[in-house]
Amino acid sequence: MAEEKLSFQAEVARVLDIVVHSLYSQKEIFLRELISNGSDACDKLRWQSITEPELIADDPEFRITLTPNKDAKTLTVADNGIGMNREDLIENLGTIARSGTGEFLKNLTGDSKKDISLIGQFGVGFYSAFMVADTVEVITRRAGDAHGWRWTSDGTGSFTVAEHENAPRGTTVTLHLKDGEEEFLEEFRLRHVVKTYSDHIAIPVLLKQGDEEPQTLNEASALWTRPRNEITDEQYKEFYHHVAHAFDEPWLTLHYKAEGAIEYTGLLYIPSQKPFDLFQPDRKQHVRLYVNRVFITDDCEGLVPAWLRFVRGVVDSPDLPLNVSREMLQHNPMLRKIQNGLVNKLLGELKKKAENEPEAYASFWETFGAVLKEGMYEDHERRDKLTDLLRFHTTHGDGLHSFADYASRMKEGQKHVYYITGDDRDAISQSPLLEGYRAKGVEVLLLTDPIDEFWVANMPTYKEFSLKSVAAGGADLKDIKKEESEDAKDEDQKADEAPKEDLDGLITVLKATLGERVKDVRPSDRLTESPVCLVAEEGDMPMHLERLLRAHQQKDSETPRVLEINPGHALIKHMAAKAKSGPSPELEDMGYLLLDQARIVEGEAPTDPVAFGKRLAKVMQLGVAPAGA
Ligand SMILES: Nc1ncnc2c1ncn2[C@@H]1O[C@H](COP(=O)(O)OP(=O)(O)OP(=O)(O)O)[C@@H](O)[C@H]1O
Repeated sequence: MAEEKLSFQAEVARVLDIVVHSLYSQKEIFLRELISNGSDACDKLRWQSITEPELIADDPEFRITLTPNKDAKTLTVADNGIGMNREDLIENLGTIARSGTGEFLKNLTGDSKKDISLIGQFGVGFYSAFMVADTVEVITRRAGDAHGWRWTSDGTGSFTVAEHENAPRGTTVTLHLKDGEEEFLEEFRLRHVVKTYSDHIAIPVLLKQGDEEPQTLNEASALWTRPRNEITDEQYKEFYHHVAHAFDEPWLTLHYKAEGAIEYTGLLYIPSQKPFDLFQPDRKQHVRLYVNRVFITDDCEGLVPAWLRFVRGVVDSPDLPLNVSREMLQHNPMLRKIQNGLVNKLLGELKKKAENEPEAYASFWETFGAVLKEGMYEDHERRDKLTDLLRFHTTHGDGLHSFADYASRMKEGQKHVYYITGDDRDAISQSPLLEGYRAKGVEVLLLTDPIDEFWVANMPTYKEFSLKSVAAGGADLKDIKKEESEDAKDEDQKADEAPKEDLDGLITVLKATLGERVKDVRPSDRLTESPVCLVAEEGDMPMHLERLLRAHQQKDSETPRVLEINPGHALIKHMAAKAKSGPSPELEDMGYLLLDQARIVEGEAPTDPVAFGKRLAKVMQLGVAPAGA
């Protein structure tokens, strides 16, 4: 087949450009990326060869070979792994099929410092070769295929693909080094880079120079199989970078061997930075599964639950069958046991961190708390353990607080754990809905992750206290005891409220005016400063949840809410006095404005923005008009 010239997908061209320009200070990572790809390719073939041994019969020893050629100024990275056919080549080295790429690109700022950390989360892979090479050639043959393929590109928008005679099994990547990158032809440099980044991948990395016998550069000992006391922090970190395709420091490294009903070794990491695809809808887990050092899959659904999908690393068990399909594996009861063990171990470690190193735990929480909370909704069995790990921002000052902290500060007579939900912490912490709670010194949890609406609805109680939204039903503040001095104030306030009959009159007018736009109008005991607020009737969908669903086009109608009015507010008192003479156009305008004001504070638009504008102008005009005008 003649050589074809194809264009990179637009996203690839952008990633290439960014990688080449912003990662240059760490350019040697290209070698780690290519070695990692070679190692993955060997892992894949090793697994496939269990059922199809003929695939590797002619060359059973997996390896990655680096060949520098000073005359040609090329560095070759060759593996004898699974290889690629024509479709694989075009798909893998011409597009970026990973979900979330578009999102990732949108987040890039053009400021290379910030972008480096984002790229680190994204994983640059193969394209990093263009940092040091002006042309890259890939010769590859898929195990079992008769024909090989040649791919070339200078990394500027297009690549070529052509059939290639006599390609060896696996993939050979030849980098035509740019001027000034000759250091990557030197033995000491290659040795150093391999030692630093790829010492403990399970496949040997060889250096082949001229006619000399190849030398092995790495330990090639599958790090997780070695005793913990023989492994340094640096080695753990290097291995994390390899398995996670990450650049950050691991926040937690957990290496242990489980023995008993099922035997397995886990080398697990929690990153310190959010991986770029953390909130992709597929919620894929990323721990790699090995059976006796044979890589099985990095996409094993039942291994780690979705709410721990930020965990990276390796699990290796001799107790799992080698020769089953990945799909069958997912239903294997042993796998379920491993999952149980992993989850318990991870939760145990998180608990220790939370108790002994609260500051470090807080940084974990800010990064992954929103994901861990999904477990509160999905894993009922573990809800109690997870409950102790939850942290919140609350109205009780800065920092993060646990349920136990909250409980220790509850007021006499308080029967609920109160919370408010919304998108933005600053906005909800100023919500009028909190006024009455603040006045009585009652703490309220400020919940701003979308998942919060779901788990709180699923968690009826913390100890004997039920969870209650401050935006739903009555405020239940009457039973909570105030500080002594506050009691007197309370009495004063009562005396200062609109008389009951006047208030009833106003409520009648407001109900008649607003009709079905509201579910009810009633006096509030939760407001101290604002004239009005909206709350959900007990049992109705929470207002913030409804907004979330509407934003995702999962709901189109709006549930009418209860308008609460503050009998102690001057505006309400004047309106109540005016209502004694029955309905009037001014009172009706004000009624609409009150509802719209409450909606705006909630983050909603006025019911009818044009009418809102007109009414507001009219009322403002009254305020500035000379007396008698
Ligand atoms: N040496 C190789 N042998 C076989 N397939 C390869 C090889 N190198 C790359 N590939 C294929 O190309 C794909 C893209 O590689 P690339 O390194 O860009 O990303 P990745 O390894 O999937 O992820 P990451 O960006 O996290 O490294 C790989 O997923 C793999 O399918």
